[in-house]
Amino acid sequence: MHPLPTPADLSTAHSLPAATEKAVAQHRETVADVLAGRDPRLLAIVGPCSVHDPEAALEYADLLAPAARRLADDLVVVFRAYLEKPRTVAGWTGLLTSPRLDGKSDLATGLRVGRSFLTEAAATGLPLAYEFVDPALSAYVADTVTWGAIGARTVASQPHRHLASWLPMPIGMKNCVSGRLDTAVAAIQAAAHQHTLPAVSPDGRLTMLHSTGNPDTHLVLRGGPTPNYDRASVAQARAALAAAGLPERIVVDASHGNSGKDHNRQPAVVADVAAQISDGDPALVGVMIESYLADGRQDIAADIARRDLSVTDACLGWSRTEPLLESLALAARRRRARP
Ligand SMILES: O=C[C@H](O)[C@H](O)COP(=O)(O)O
Ligand SMILES: C=C(OP(=O)(O)O)C(=O)O
Repeated sequence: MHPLPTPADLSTAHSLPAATEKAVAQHRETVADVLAGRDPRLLAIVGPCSVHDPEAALEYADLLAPAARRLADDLVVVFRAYLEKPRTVAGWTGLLTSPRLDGKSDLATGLRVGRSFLTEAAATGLPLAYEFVDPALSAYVADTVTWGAIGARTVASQPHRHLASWLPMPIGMKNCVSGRLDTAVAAIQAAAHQHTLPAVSPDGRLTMLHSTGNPDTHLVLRGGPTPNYDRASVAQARAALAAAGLPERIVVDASHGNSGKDHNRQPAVVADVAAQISDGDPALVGVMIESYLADGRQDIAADIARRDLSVTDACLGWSRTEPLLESLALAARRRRARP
């Protein structure tokens, strides 16, 4: 047994400045406004599949932030700052748990390095996206996060649904790896309810929480064995949400099952979704792109990895990402201009 620092220890050592805390609260409201249709812009959740080199990921954020400001009339750009990775079977589980990429777990270091990264990333002014993989670790990171995801491998899990009912930010529920939508639809319903759940308190004690239910959950279409970003799939997803009495709001993930994990296919997915948005589909509230400094991916070899290349799923390089953001901004503008 190795005792870990408490969430309070780490949020004291790596605190969010008051101005950043305020900005996170504002970003959460903005995203909720986009989801509710009160803000006509489009969410663009963009960034690496995983952060393995914090300095390099901050360099990426330094490219993304000016583009986000330039396109802010049409897009709400959110930076994927993912520090935990769910694995289909086994593999590197992310910076938070295994910060040295050496196959060994070192949560004490990972929590410190990860928290430090998140506070710096939040200070760039970009809203942060984060997948909550281990509910026990959420207390260390949640205050920095604007948009959360419950992933395709955990969306059926009751602890994750209950966590989502308590987290104070909009949460995207991904369809299952199998492509099924009903589990994500049930997750959205479950997270809207009040629950009692065990959680780690700031002082590190296991505590019972009473959640009020999260009104800002929504569906993320990430494909399965076949893609589900096309018009027919989006219509089917809208119908499933409507049949469950849920608001029709959908984020499309251009990566994962929608690109067959081939980053070169992400531009075609984005082009298709941009056309649907230009044609006025109001349910399409956002798009996710896996993007990093360089194009492609690498295996971690002998604990060494290129800093600018993804060590998990292949990403689109920055130079191929910026034009996609432009095209999404244009689509949002066209939708807004429709009578
Ligand atoms: O997003 C990244 C991966 O798709 C996810 O972590 C699963 O990866 P795996 O199937 O290689 O384990
Ligand atoms: C693991 C991810 O996605 P999914 O849950 O859709 O596989 C991810 O977005 O990093």
